[in-house]
Amino acid sequence: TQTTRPQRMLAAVQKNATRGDPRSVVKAIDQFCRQKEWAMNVGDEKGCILDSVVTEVNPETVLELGTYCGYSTVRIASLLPPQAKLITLEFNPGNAAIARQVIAWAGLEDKVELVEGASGDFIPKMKEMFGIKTFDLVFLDHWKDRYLPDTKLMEECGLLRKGSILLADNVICPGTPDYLEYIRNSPRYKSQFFKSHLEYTKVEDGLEKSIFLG
Ligand SMILES: O=C(NCCNC(=O)c1cc(-c2ccc(F)cc2)cc(O)c1O)c1cc(O)ncn1
Ligand SMILES: [Mg+2]
Repeated sequence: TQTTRPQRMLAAVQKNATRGDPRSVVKAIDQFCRQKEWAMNVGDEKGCILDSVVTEVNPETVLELGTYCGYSTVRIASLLPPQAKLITLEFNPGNAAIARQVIAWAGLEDKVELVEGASGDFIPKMKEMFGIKTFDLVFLDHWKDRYLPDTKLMEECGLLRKGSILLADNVICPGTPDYLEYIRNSPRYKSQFFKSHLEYTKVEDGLEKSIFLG
């Protein structure tokens, strides 16, 4: 029977990456996506911007919306301080199953809590489920039409504090026009655009970094 692309990506990680070495897992996925099959990981170019934001924020609590196969989960978790926690939400059970194995191969399972389900259902439960007060960093990389409603939901649930950072992938391609319009015009955020390219291509894309002002 036919394997899925995430399953083929995991096989490439298990074949080419060293257990417990997050950078080798990232490299193996990027090689797979460049040489074999395109996949919607944030990729190496935007990944470097992600790394620099994570390093700058040095967050204790991170929320990732849209795990996919765990590529950005591994990039982020590998840069976190010892007691920090990353909660990542994935809707698609098949993707979640692969992501768990990719995260485990990187040896980062102790820093990561992968939750299967819809972001809209879980965001209101974050406090009671994980004892999270607020998130220092949120990486938005799930359904593009969920960026805005979920940001408003995080505001309403008190999950953002003065200085919380939102980093959004794909604000140009596929694009998140309603989110950009809101976040760039809201007096409650200060935003900055990082021009880049769609993963593994020359197509224009970028990341939007926004600071919640409270
Ligand atoms: O998270 C869920 N899907 C992946 C979201 N991510 C994307 O859609 C995504 C797409 C692209 C992309 C860009 C150009 C192109 F031609 C095709 C795809 C790139 C990216 O970097 C993404 O991140 C999801 C699934 C589901 O069933 N229910 C709830 N959420
Ligand atoms: Mg993306």
